[in-house]
Amino acid sequence: MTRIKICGLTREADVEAAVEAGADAIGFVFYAKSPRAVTPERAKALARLLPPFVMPVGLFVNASDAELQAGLEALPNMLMQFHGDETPADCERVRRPYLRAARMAPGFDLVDFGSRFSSAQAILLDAHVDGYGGGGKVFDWSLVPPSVSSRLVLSGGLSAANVADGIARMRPWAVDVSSGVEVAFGLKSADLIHEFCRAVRRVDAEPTC
Ligand SMILES: O=C(O)c1ccccc1N[C@@H]1O[C@H](COP(=O)(O)O)[C@@H](O)[C@H]1O
Repeated sequence: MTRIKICGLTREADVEAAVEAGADAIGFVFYAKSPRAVTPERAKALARLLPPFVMPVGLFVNASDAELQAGLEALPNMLMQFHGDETPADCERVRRPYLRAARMAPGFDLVDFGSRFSSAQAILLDAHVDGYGGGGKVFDWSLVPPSVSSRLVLSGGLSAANVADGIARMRPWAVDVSSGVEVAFGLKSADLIHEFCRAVRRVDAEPTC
């Protein structure tokens, strides 16, 4: 079964929609430059709506120690998502389970990246965009070598229209979406969240050959 993360939630109704739709993880953006950013206090309030077994994920981009600490004080049990230029040492210093984003572009060596970040729970594949991520851009999926042994989270421009193809092609551990469940930049839609989750469950139910 493909796990589902819905990222960049800022409103109670969107968290409730994601939980209702069957999301496994909810992402909170702790990156002040993002229009989807939330303060630690706001993330804490939103995370109170999560039932057991739905995991909060905190997205950071080149965060300072103080920013990391403030996020972790608000959500001590969150999974970290490092989406900037963090080194393996930066990620490990936090002493929390983490996802490391790989910014996919021609020439990027995913196998080497995966072995450098072998302490990550998974490598999250995103398109290389200005502003580090959340750009709604699909990367060239043929850049993912079949030999890659890291656990993968597929993201980057996913939507209900293309997520089944991505799953059928890469069989990732999880998929992650932000822009593809929005009606305008930063504005989530409950209908699109449900549609996305249904598309994932539909392809999961299909026999694999
Ligand atoms: O959402 C953001 O604003 C963001 C900012 C900086 C880094 C990452 C960000 N979002 C993450 O990017 C990927 C892909 O998002 P999209 O579906 O293409 O919009 C996803 O992991 C978001 O969580």
